[in-house]
Amino acid sequence: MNLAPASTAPESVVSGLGVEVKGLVVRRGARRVLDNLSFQLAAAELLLITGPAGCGKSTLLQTLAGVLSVDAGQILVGGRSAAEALAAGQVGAVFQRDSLLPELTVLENLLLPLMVGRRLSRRVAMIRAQVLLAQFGLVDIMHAWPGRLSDALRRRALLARVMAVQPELLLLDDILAGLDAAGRALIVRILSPPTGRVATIIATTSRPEDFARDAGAMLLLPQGTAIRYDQRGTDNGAP
Ligand SMILES: Nc1ncnc2c1ncn2[C@@H]1O[C@H](COP(=O)(O)OP(=O)(O)OP(=O)(O)O)[C@@H](O)[C@H]1O
Repeated sequence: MNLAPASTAPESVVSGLGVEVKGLVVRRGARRVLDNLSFQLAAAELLLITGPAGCGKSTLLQTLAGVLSVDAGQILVGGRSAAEALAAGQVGAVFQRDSLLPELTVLENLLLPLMVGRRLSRRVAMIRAQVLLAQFGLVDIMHAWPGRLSDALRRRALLARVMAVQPELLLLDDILAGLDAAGRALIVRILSPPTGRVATIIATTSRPEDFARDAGAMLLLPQGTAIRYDQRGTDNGAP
């Protein structure tokens, strides 16, 4: 197995994309789930989206990912539409029902997006996968089948898989759900490394307190309305 250091791999410098949402309206069935929502996010910032079940957190992430169309308003990701950013490979997402491929080991789950998605050779993909396994503390379980891992380890491996392709905007739907305190703390540390974040992150959570120290901004989506709060909890204005 090739254990060459990460510096031998061709790495592009990524620092995240700014996101701008203006007057966003998204209906699901008869309901206007997102109702004239506007916010801005700087590159490499972490935005937390929170609110009660059914308020539209996943809807917002799916819309930002470019997989759900908008009924009104505009989303700009690094100056492009959400769908263009997705097509350009700049957006990575982990949704609530996403899972590792059960018939592949953790290592193979990381190699797949690098070789198929990014078209890297197996040798280069292996180098990058080794770096990720070390960063995410997964070296000891790289040959394990996902079904044999704890939820916390599976979430870590899911994050490693999506971050393998170096998305500049990372969308995480309830990534801390079902984890114990140690698992949550670990994932928060991975998302806010001391060396600085290399992607813009928008994460939904029902436990904002786990992230709050690291979040640049928090967006509260009460039922039927959208209000932006900044870091200090100040109301920046309802639509
Ligand atoms: N495919 C769909 N078709 C119609 N309505 C939907 C669909 N998906 C979600 N909804 C409705 O849209 C609203 C927002 O759902 P969404 O999943 O975005 O909320 P959420 O805040 O992420 O909830 P949770 O915290 O439970 O995941 C809910 O009323 C939900 O029932």
